[in-house]
Amino acid sequence: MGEGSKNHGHLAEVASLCLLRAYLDEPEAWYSHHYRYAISIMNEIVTGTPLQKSRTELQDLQKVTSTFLTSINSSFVDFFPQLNYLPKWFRFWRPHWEKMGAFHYDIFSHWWAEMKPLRVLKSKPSFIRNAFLENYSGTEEQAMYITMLALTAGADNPRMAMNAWVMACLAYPTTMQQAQDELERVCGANAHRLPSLDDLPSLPYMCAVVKEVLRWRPTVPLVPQRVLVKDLEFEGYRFPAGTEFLVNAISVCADGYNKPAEFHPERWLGSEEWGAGIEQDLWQFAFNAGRRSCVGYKLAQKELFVAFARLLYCFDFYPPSDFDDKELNAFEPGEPFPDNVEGGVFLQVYPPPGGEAFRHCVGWVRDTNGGIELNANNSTLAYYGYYRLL
Ligand code: HEM
Repeated sequence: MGEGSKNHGHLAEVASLCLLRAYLDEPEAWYSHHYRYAISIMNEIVTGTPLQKSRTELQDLQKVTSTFLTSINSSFVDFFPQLNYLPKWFRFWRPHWEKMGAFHYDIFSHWWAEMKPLRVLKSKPSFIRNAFLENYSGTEEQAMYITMLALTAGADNPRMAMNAWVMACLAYPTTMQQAQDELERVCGANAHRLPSLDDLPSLPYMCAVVKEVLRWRPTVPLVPQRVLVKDLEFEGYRFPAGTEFLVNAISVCADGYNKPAEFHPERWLGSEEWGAGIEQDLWQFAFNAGRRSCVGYKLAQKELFVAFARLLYCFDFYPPSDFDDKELNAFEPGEPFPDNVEGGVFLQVYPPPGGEAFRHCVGWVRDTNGGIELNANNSTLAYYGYYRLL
């Protein structure tokens, strides 16, 4: 992803300050803060500039991703591609897909308009500058699609993982209490300082929480198919060239785990009870495996670590009513747990009792990082201009 990604840990730490403030100011919109967090990190990597987008603009972009993902294999034409050779007037399904394509194009063009001037040598190093400055032989439109796909690929999965983590916080309070205890042992019991990536080696339980969230609710349930280029014999079965394989991440992330439906970070820490440690040092299958597996797997786990550790250090999470932890609306930009009970379940986020200490904590980070503005009195109006990476 270019030079911007080398600095990814720092970007995540800075973006997390805005995440904390957003949780404090607008707890009811907690899920939309997740997307802003993830995309502001990716935006900085891709463009080298801070994110300056309104909530509506972010929701539109998220809608592009969700309509794209939910459209895969949703039309009979995907299974009978010969239908595409029928006369255009006969293809009654086209207007629907043309409308969607036009919507995606409009949103991408809107973002691209601000990005494309960054393809000059004097810009800050970024994915755009590195990929399209020299020796680029594609079209302008292709550059736009490549850039926007990089941006969205790296933002939506972390957003979904963060929503799943909140679900885990509600469903497994005792487990999260253990993670909070660990955070307090390392960073102080009264919001002395925020956890950071430097603390990673001292926070094994928190790291295990990240791994377990990705295993418990894999965000890419069916990984894009692979096609055999030559015949294969495997464990007594013969597969001819051309066979397509689809990885079912839900099943791979459950097989071999004790009580796979339950959330137990201990499995990643060598616990006999929850998996005998066999998972340790094994690949995290939520990112799939092989040459085309997720390129952002390290960045993703770091940014999730920062977000989970800091949120958990500063907030407690409570569901106002009963809920079903399997009902997670992954794709819509709105509240992700709306279908649980009639009337919807809305999460209540409470800062821990030492609220003043928390404010002090955020202030402490401002001082040490220098130049990061976190105005305690910012109003909702100032919100959009304010939540950016400085
Ligand atoms: C929770 C976070 C994430 C999860 C669960 C996730 C998962 C995945 C999965 C399952 C794939 C498909 C791999 C395959 O086909 O074998 C993928 C592809 C990809 N991911 Fe991620 N991802 C995450 C975060 C990120 C981030 C932060 C970035 C960017 C820095 C990123 C960039 C990409 C790219 C570029 C591809 C396409 C790779 C290729 O086709 O060669 N992902 N991701």
